[in-house]
Amino acid sequence: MIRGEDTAKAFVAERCDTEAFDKLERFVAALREENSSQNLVANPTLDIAWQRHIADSAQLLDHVSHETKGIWLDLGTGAGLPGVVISIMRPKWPVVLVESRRKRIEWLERMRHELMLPKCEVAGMRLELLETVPVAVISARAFAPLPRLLDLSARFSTAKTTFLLPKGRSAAQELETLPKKVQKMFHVEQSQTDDEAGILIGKLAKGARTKT
Ligand SMILES: C[S@@+](CC[C@H](N)C(=O)[O-])C[C@H]1O[C@@H](n2cnc3c(N)ncnc32)[C@H](O)[C@@H]1O
Repeated sequence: MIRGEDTAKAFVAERCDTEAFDKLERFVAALREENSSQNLVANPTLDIAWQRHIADSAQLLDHVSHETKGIWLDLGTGAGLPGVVISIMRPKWPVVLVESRRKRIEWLERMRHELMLPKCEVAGMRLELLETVPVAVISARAFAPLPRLLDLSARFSTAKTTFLLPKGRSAAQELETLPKKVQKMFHVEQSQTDDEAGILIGKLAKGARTKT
């Protein structure tokens, strides 16, 4: 379990090169500054930003093969979590950040530009309006309750798409709200940053009904 900022930084450093690590430091500094003009993350979490946000996002990479090809779609990226962190750590992967709020879109565009993330794209619109394309990974942190999340995102998934859904302390409970058949397509992985939190991981079979 990751406890404290030094451990969180070491965890992240093991998973990326020094150039990416430097960019993550710049991202954290910019996030601290931007948070005084828009509420991107809860203020108290800025003191533990590496554990609460950066390592929390970076841990998703442990559940995806290095050889992954195709788009990583991050729903409701907001502050840049996990999408910007993933794009910094895997700059060759195409990462699409979906965000609908104007100020957050501007923030994400600024980070994409300042941190030089050529394969990162900001889809500044509601997810409902995004053109359907098959993707390799779908992530969503604090985006929507699970049934709605799957309902909105199923059209981007194929039988090979991996869903990575950090769900905090409600992971197991949320899973139970899905039809039994769909529940079996996911499992709860222990979060490495919070011993009471879980990450829902799975693949949605073609034609699966996500509503009970
Ligand atoms: C609670 S925030 C979480 C942000 C970030 N993922 C994090 O963990 O800090 C949810 C974000 O999803 C965005 N959002 C909500 N519904 C959306 C939709 N239908 N399409 C695109 N973005 C949406 C909101 O604007 C907000 O920035």
